[in-house]
Amino acid sequence: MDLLIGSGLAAFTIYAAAKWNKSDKEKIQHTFRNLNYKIKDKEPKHLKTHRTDQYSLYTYHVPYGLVDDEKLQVLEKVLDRPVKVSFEKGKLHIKVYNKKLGTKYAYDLFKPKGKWTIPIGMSQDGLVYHDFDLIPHMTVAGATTQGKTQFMKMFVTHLIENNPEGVEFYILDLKGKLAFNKYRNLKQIKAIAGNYGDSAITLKEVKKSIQSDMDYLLSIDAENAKEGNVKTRKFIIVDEAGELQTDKYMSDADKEHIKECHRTLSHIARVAGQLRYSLIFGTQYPTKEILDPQIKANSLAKVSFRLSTAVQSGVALDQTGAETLEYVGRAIYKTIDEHIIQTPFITKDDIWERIGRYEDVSSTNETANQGRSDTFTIG
Ligand SMILES: Nc1ncnc2c1ncn2[C@@H]1O[C@H](COP(=O)(O)OP(=O)(O)OP(=O)(O)O)[C@@H](O)[C@H]1O
Repeated sequence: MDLLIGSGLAAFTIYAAAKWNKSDKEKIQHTFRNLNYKIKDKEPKHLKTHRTDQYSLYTYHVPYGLVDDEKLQVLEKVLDRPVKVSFEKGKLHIKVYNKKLGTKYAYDLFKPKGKWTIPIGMSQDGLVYHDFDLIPHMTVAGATTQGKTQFMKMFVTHLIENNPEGVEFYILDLKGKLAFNKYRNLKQIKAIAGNYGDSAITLKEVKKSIQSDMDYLLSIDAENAKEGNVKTRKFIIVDEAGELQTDKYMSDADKEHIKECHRTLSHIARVAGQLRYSLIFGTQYPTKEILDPQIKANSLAKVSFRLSTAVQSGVALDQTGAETLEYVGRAIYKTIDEHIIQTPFITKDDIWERIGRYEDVSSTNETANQGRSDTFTIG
């Protein structure tokens, strides 16, 4: 009943404020009153307003015991603009942005920044980047067609373009190799596996390489890849981890391959970040079974595009919100901080203009790959 009255009041507040020709400051104060956001008769008191080209920041004194509250999220609808509510140093801050975040930002807006840094997207507060040297592993969730694969292609392109001699990719493209097939002849792509057997072989090679890097670092008394001056970073990308599930119709061999894949992916997440290996774990079905707890615990960067339910959002991000994202390419990027972003948009043509020159024409498919000494053969 309380909930019904609460939601009725919130709806009324939004309706009344939309009809009402008052300043944002007045609308906020009335919203406090209508939502009963106060202690006894003490309401938050406006302290100051700071305006920039992008936003107005309203700061309030609040009575002791009152902190930011989820119900203040209605302000976004009341003011019909993006709003960020925070509570810092005993004060309530309400940031009202002048404009809504756009639905498309071209990739070339994002200038390169360092070898292992990729653009993540445009937020209300400007460009957001991710540095794999600071946080090596990332999970990427999102329902189909919400922009997950194009995001992965964008950052593969960025890393190749900006560090062509130092980056390597090992891709488990478990939707039948369709998404990354065109990338197979790029010299930085060391393997693309499209089935369970190939995936297990690919990961076995990665595991061997981790062991040999560890042995090397031990031999020179270095604690990590940075100290040991290791120049290469290896990215292991799983596009559709949901496919790495066993079922009763599978052959025993496939079941064993899948188990092996899980063991190695978990190993990479636990031990290889400091050795300059990055696991990018993508799925459209973030459930507890698919998002392995070890991988989740070690992936301190989480990106989520729109998901079907709040429960999935909880698994992907440890919070709700991904289920309400409204646009393709819109995502929540969460590390210690959290940003709502529009991921960079890049066309296929642009991708190939930027990295097509790295195609090794002598190897046009896996068979031809056998001739490449730096690539192990799968399939
Ligand atoms: N950052 C973006 N900004 C604007 N539009 C985008 C963006 N990313 C993707 N799109 C649009 O959405 C379409 C679907 O994107 P994409 O193929 O990456 O979806 P997906 O979530 O990876 O799907 P799947 O999981 O099935 O592979 C693209 O063809 C493109 O038109």
